[in-house]
Order: sequence, then C-alpha cells, then structure tokens
Amino acid sequence: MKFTKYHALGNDYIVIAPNELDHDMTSAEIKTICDRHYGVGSDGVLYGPLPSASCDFKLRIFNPDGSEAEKSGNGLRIFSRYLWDTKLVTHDTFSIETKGGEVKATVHAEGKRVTVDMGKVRYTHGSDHSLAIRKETIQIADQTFVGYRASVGNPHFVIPVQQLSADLAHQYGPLIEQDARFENRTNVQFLKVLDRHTIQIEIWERGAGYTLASGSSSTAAAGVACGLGLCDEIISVNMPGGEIKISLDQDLFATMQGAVCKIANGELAMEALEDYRNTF
Ligand SMILES: N[C@@H](CCC[C@H](N)C(=O)O)C(=O)O
Repeated sequence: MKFTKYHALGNDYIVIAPNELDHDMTSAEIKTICDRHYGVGSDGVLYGPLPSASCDFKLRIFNPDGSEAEKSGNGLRIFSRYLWDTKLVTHDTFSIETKGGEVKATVHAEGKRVTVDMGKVRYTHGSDHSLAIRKETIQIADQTFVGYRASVGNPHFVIPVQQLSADLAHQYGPLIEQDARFENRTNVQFLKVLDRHTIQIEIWERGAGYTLASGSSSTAAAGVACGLGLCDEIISVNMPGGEIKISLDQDLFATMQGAVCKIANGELAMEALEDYRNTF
C-alpha cells in the first residue's frame, strides 16, 4: 500500500489515497500504521481525496488510536501540500470538506507553506454556537485548573497558565482529555500569553497524546486568548515544533498559516496490517 508522509512543525501525518485499499480503513489498520514500532509511525492518517458534493475534495482524518477527528489544522495543510505535489490541483486555492466543516486552502511556495480558513472559533463543544466565552473550573488529581471550551469543528479545552511546561501536558493532558464532563473527549492546550500578538502553548491531543504542534489547537488557543481580551487579532502561536500564524476577524473567523515538509514516499507491506502482534 503506497503512502506519503509529511510533517507540519513536527506533527506528522501519513496520507493514504482511498484507491490503495479495496475496503474502508479499519480502526485496527489505522492504529498499526500510526504505531511507531509496529507500523510507519505518525500522529494520524489522512484518508483522501474522497469525492465531495460541495467542495473540490473530501478528507477523513484519523487519530493514532483509530478514532476519527472532525478537523485537523496541520492535517489540512499537509493534505493541501499532498494535493499540490500529486498535481491533483492546478490552481493555488481550493476547497476541502471535513467532518468538522468546509475549508478553503491556499498553497504558497510550491506547497511548503499553506494557509487554511479554519472557520469560526466557537466557545462550546455543543450545538449552541452563540455562547460567549465561559470559565470552567476543573479538578484533576491534585490540581484545580480554570479553562475555556473552544471548537473549530473539533473540541478543545484551553487552560491559561503562568508557568508553562511540557510536563503539564504530559501529566494532566490525558486525564483532562478523558474527563467525564467532555462528552466526546477533548484536545487540551496549556496557554501562556507572551504579549498581545504572541502566545505559547503545550498540547495534549485527543486520540494522539503529546504532539509538537497542532493547527486546530493553535486556532482554539488564539481564539480563547482573543476572547479573554488578552490578544489582538493577529497572533503568533509558539509550540515546541515551531510557529503558526493565526488571524481572527471580528466574528472570530480564523485563518491559519504555517509550514509543511515532505518526509517520504513509501510502500507499506500488507503483512504489517495483519494482526502481527498476536502471531508470536
Ligand atoms: N494535529 C491536529 C489535530 C488532530 C485531531 C485531534 N487529535 C482531534 O481528535 O480533534 C491539528 O493540527 O489540528
């Protein structure tokens, strides 16, 4: 099965075209492909392009635990680069349908940089999209955190802190992701505001774990920083893997721009997709 691997600031994805398989990918296959010992290893699988009734292309996004995500900012930039590299697009701007909404993508510099209109940041995980930003106190193990829900199609819980560390994400991220108050689990960001145009985040991704960067997390964190009146509309988001630029308009429609790098074209042996772990 042919695949292409890319990373966006260290957030790595494997792109698989639907015609590489004679069936829909199973969750066990996705888990194996993403496994860093038994598979190729990645923070997720991008399955597409699929036909779309409303957009130029449709994309399905899978987490390494086999669950399906509504949206992925880095995933969308990577998929746009893949469309460019494989010459499936002949112009710079095109539309992509995801489970979490339709987006417009624009490639620059031969796809090495991509801009995606991520849609509106909403301060809820639910269907009431008119909600104002709302503080939530959450008790996790020995700690009390104050955070804010946000969604750009997929759910996020953003926690502003004074002292930011990767340990916070590693230690509390998995517990917050699985907390019963989040009906569909959540992505988690610890946020430090550096100035009115710069924030720094540490990320725990739903279904993936600690990642070096995340586009939807950057968008959600910038939306919360802006909603709290701590930042203006143009925000640089610093993460361990690098920087993403977010622009928000007055209605909180977000545009994200960042880098994409190709790692490899490859061919996965079908043997790896069999339940290899149970055979010895
Ligand atoms: N890395 C992504 C987010 C991927 C999806 C996420 N884990 C979820 O389940 O919502 C990004 O760059 O946005």
